[in-house]
Amino acid sequence: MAAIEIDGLTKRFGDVVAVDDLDLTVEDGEIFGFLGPNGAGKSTTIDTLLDFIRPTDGTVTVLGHDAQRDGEAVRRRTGVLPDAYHVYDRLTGRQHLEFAIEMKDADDDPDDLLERVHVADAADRKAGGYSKGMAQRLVLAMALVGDPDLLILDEPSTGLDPNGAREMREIIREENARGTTVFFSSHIMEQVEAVCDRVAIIDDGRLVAVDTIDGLRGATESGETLYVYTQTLDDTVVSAVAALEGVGTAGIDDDRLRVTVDGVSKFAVLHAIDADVVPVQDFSVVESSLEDLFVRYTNDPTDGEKEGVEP
Ligand SMILES: Nc1ncnc2c1ncn2[C@@H]1O[C@H](COP(=O)(O)OP(=O)(O)OP(=O)(O)O)[C@@H](O)[C@H]1O
Repeated sequence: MAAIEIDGLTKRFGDVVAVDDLDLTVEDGEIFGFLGPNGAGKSTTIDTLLDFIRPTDGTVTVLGHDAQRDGEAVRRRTGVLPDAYHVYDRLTGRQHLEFAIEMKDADDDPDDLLERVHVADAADRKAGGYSKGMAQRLVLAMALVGDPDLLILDEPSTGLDPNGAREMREIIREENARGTTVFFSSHIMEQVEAVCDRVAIIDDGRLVAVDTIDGLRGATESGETLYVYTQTLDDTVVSAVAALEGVGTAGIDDDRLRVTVDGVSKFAVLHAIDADVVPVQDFSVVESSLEDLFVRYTNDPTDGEKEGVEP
């Protein structure tokens, strides 16, 4: 049974289509990354999983329960680390957990949970003195109360320093190894790269890709991006270059032509641009990062309105 099954999900807020006919399956036991730029529809999708908002159309099944008919069953078996969370400055870490355990009528050991999120040393300190990473991990521990089958993490690495983000990834892996499915949203490719089995990329409410990271990389390019300085550069040039044999994608980036190459040598492509499209003045070759890949998927070069992805 899939952990999450989304079929034809659409959500409109007035004229705004936040989610547009989304189909997505997350298998039991996966660490699944849900990626998209700001405003792509991630939070809206997560809110429908938990029945915090109702779909305009489509169905959502979570852990075998229809999320809209049986939201309470979904929420009982799901732990959530929300995008915006709150800790009580005057309560200790352990008191936070005692409270969460009581609220859920569960019988977890607070110290065991604090251990699992690497906050055991600070169990008796007031949360007001915790670092951002510690406070977030404390909230994660509260989400782990009751041994959920699914963990939903909304932008869990935002605002963390590299050490904090790495610690978060370790904990996510450890919880996954205990059998918990993890659904992890982020607008930063790099953060899901190290930890996710598969990722979905959404943009403007629509699914634009779903695959393993390697699959995403392999499907689009050889791993290198060419930046070409040309005598003139406009949409006509971009279209002509995009149509050349061996060109994966072409676009304008910082007054340069950005080209990804598939299956032929980059020099063959450079030669074809120079001979058939526009004189080449200079070029550079850059190893594509996954961030590039993400930008490419979510930033259609023919769409003049969008200027890229906020970091
Ligand atoms: N309650 C609402 N009323 C009107 N529009 C909304 C509402 N909630 C979301 N939207 C719009 O729906 C779109 C998707 O928003 P959503 O918050 O789901 O994106 P997101 O991918 O989570 O973005 P972020 O990374 O910034 O959190 C945006 O255009 C947003 O302005």
